[in-house]
Formats: sequence, structure tokens, C-alpha cells
Amino acid sequence: ACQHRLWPEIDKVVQQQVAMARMGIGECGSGWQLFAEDGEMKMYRREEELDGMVVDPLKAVHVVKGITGHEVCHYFFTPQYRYDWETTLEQMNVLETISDDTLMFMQTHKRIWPASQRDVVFWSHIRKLPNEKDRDGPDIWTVVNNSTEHPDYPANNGKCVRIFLKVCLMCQTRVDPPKDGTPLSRENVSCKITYCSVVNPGGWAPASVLRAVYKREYPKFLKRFTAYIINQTKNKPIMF
Ligand SMILES: O=S(=O)(CCO)c1ccc(-c2ccc(C3CCCC3)c([C@@H]3C[C@@H]3c3ccccn3)c2)cc1
Repeated sequence: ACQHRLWPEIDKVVQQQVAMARMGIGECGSGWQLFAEDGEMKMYRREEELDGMVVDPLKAVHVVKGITGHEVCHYFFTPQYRYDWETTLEQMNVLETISDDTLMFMQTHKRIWPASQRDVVFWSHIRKLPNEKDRDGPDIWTVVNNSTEHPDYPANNGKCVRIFLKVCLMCQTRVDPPKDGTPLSRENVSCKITYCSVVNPGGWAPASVLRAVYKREYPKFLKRFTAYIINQTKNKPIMF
């Protein structure tokens, strides 16, 4: 994978995104407003516009018991599961297998009235990072999705408006070993999930409509995605 033309960009964006995800909400600069909360899940956004278009950065933090960061990133990265959990997905194609940890996708998302239908081309990279805080603690796992161009799929040449996105899913596993020395089980693991995304809708859509879509779709997405992983992994060995 080192020689691929995208490698320098992938490495730069992954380092950037992970640094951002690691910062707490307080450190990320002010302006974050909590817009959704459900148990351990907290969703923040900043209201930002670019050329009159809503490009609100989103940052969600969640703690889920019984699953690990490797499992969360595995089910997020691997194409074959995506239709099971991605509610607004209409079509997904793997355009290129750049390496075993880097894929390129083309996706069309369901039209959300009154906005026109959207599509997106992005590379997706999964990576394990050393746990700097706790040397012998479990590694951090991350998936970064970043818009890119593909010669066979030029933007806005068909029915869809091309969106641009930068997404970072970063997961930190926590293990609380059982006191009585019994073998480790899923009750002893939990995962702190940080999901950061910036979606540029590509073409104009009413700010009120987009913000309503985000307010509805993002909490639904994260709840459905994490419930899916719990269900997929419950009778399987723990993936660390
Ligand atoms: O994390 S990912 O990389 C997972 C891979 O699939 C990803 C997440 C979200 C999107 C996405 C693309 C388009 C749109 C909108 C923009 C204007 C009209 C359609 C939305 C809106 C926000 C709603 C939404 C939010 C969350 C999940 C799905 N839908 C989201 C794409 C990829």
C-alpha cells in the first residue's frame, strides 16, 4: 500500500483526523453545541456555512458495552455489512481495492426530499494505532473516510449531486478484567466511540432542511450501527 498514489494523502488525513478525534469537545475550540443525547451517546455540532451551504461539523461520543474498537471498525469498514446498518444507503460499489486496509467506494444515498439525490466517492482506510496513554492497554482502532475523485465517476454528470465528506470513526477499547480470575467475557469489555464527520452537501439545499436531516439521521445511524454490532458479535469470540 505504501506505493499507491493516494498513500501520502491517506497518511496525512488519517493523522489529522485522529488528532482531532482525540481532542475532547472542550479542547476542540468553542462553538460545539450538544444537539442530541441518548444514554451514553452525546452528539455535538458546530453551525458552519460555506458559500451559503450548511457544512456543520459533527462530533459524536458514545460508550458501548460488550464490543471492542476492532469490532466497531471492522463492521464499519467492511463493505459486505454496510447495507445492514447504513439506513440512507441506496447503492454502494467498491471502485478499487487499494490494499487490504484501504478501499475506494462509490455510494448513492436515498433522496431526502426536497433535496436532490446525492452520491459520494471516497477512500476508506482502517488502521490500528498504538495506545499512547497506556502502553500495555488495548490499541486504538480507526476508520477514516475521505472524499476523492475517480476518473470513471466524474461529479454531477448524472442525476446525483456529488457530496464531499471527511469522516473519522475512532474507537478505544476498555477491559475491566473479572476479579475472580474467570476468563474474560464480553461483560468485561466496552468501547469508547468517537465519530467525527463533515459533510458538504455539494449543491444548495435549504439550511433548515439539512439541519433537520442531520438532527434525525445521525442519532439514528449511530444507534442502529452500534446495535447491529452488538447483535453480530454476541455469540462470536471477542476481536481485540
Ligand atoms: O460515515 S459514512 O462514511 C458511512 C459510509 O456510508 C457516511 C455518513 C453519512 C453520509 C451522508 C451522505 C449524504 C447525506 C445527505 C446530505 C444531503 C442529502 C443527503 C447524509 C445525511 C446526513 C444524513 C445521514 C446522516 C447519517 C447517516 C446517513 N445519512 C449523510 C455518507 C457517508
